[in-house]
Amino acid sequence: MKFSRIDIALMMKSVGMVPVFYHKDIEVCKQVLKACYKGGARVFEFTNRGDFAHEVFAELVHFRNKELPELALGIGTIYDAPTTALYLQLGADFIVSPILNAEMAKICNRRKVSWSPGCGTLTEISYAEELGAEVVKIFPGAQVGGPEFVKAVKGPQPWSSIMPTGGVKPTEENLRSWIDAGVHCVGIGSQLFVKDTNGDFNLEQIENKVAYVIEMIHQIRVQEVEIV
Ligand SMILES: O=C(O)C(=O)C[C@H](O)[C@H](O)COP(=O)(O)O
Repeated sequence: MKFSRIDIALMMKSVGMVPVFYHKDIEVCKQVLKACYKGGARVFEFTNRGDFAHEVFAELVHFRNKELPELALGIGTIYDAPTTALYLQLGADFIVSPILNAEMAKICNRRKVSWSPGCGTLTEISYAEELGAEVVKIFPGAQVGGPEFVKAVKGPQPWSSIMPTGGVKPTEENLRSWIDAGVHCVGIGSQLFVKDTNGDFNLEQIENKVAYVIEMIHQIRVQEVEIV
């Protein structure tokens, strides 16, 4: 299944969270991907962090195609158009970036692929939308102003769909502050991927954490509707 840019935006919204992960070992990546899927994730961002990240990603796409066809698999930590092209060729469903780069927008628009650039000011968010971004990432989310920043942006720009990534915590209190501020979804990395004392990822705990975050976001949204 190929996901359109609108599918991606809707899936991000309906699930409410995107796990963000990198590991150089493909077997670890497969297990973590599966644990997140079992926990309810339907959009997953692998990050382009190591020298051979593209090789791991290519294998992960094959694994997803065979085992988890309903999961949208995208790539983050992309800084330029050539790297965007490489990952589109490998089958990325969407592109995420810590920065805003107009050349990346052009290539994603031409291929009608979802592109979420990292922004830190209203001017950047607004420019990203002009360039065709449906969901704009704020990065690093907690440090560029946190939920208060999102609330401030949504005042003059209620149409903006914002995904904070970086420093989002999988706790009720933190998730509530982001949801109340009006985010489209959240991206969560390090805090989801717990390890055992021997250094191995604890897949059961990862699955449970993902399920907890998704359920919590849904509950908070329902409560908001009831209050309104
Ligand atoms: O480079 C990107 O495209 C990113 O998304 C950056 C990071 O992977 C996230 O910021 C994770 O942040 P934590 O949840 O604080 O671990």
